[in-house]
Amino acid sequence: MPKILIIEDETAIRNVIKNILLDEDKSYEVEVAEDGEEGLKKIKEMDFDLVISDIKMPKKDGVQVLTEALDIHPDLPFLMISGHGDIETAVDCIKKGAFDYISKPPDLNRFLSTVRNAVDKKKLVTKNKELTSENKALKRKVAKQYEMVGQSESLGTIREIIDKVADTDARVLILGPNGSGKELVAHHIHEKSSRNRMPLIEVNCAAIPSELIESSLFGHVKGSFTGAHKDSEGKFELANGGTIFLDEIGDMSLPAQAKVLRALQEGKITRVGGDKEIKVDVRVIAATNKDLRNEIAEGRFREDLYHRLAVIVIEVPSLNNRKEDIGILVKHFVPQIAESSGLIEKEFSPEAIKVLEDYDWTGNIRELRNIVERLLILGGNPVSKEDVENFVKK
Ligand SMILES: Nc1ncnc2c1ncn2[C@@H]1O[C@H](COP(=O)(O)OP(=O)(O)OP(=O)(O)O)[C@@H](O)[C@H]1O
Repeated sequence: MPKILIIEDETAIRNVIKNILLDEDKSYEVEVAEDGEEGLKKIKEMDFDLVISDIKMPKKDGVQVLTEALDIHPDLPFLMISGHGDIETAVDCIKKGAFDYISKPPDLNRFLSTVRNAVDKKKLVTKNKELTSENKALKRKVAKQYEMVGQSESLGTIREIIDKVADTDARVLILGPNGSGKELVAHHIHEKSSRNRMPLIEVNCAAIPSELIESSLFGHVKGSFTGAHKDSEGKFELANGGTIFLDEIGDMSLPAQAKVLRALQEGKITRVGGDKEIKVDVRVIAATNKDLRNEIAEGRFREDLYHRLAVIVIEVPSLNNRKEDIGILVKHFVPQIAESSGLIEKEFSPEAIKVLEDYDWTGNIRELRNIVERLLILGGNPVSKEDVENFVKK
């Protein structure tokens, strides 16, 4: 319900404007003020979507009201009413931030359309602000989710490499066992790069059947195979300007590797069934838990592709090789899991942490996170050594 304030010292004009507005739209809620001082008081007390203000008025003139009001509500639209002789002042008001002005006597059509535009603009500005703050909150949440926690030396080295490579376009190959944090590293590289306004597109190469991988990566044109009902963009095109993360690259079939190699060599892709070459500007980060040297020796991975991908190699160590991070990781996961699963936060006793440090973490950090969740559900508060021994069977 748009709320409009009319500040006008002439009773007749004030009433005419009020009636015009109410006739135009029953949802308008109209307040009036007889002079600038009363108007400003109302602006301080209430939220308006539009102020329609005369310029020449007793006590405080329209210019003063505008200036003081915009100090408090910079987005509040002002529609100035100018009489003979103050057109220049009206123009000056626009420079000072007024939305528009109309001359007395107002032309009905122009007046109403200006009011509608001003109210719509206010709505858009408010919506935009809401979206911006929602977006910021979401970004904070996502950033929290992708926080990289740990004080081990190896993690320190990884952080240093990330800082050095992030803002280059160098391809990065991330190696490490399952659940050790390779995807997290890829996110950090993308987020710290100037490509971060564009998407990071993730492709799990192991999860896509080999007959679909080409169309998934490079797209297809309508009719190129059964089921291709319309033209479709592939992941490389979707990542244009941003980063593509080829996870589990060691599981990609040899024919698919050949196509990826061509895309990397030429910076161009062709959709399946198409003949047009499409230029793409994509930074490539790949990851695998496989020993690629061994895969090459066994003939399952192309050496030329390896060299294209492995400009920078980041090796993420297993959790067993950085057990000093376990306590910090547990502290980090407790509030995160409590919030997402609706559980209460619990402390872990130092003895409980000690037992966790003695375990063999074959599933790495992902496994630790699951165990923390299990202990938040099943353990006491604080989570004790016995809880760990009872609920974490190795
Ligand atoms: N240093 C860290 N700090 C906080 N959380 C981490 C850290 N490393 C990994 N994690 C978390 O552990 C889980 C597994 O990490 P991630 O998915 O990055 O591992 P991965 O090596 O890519 O696994 P996979 O090889 O199975 O794809 C995720 O929930 C991730 O957020």
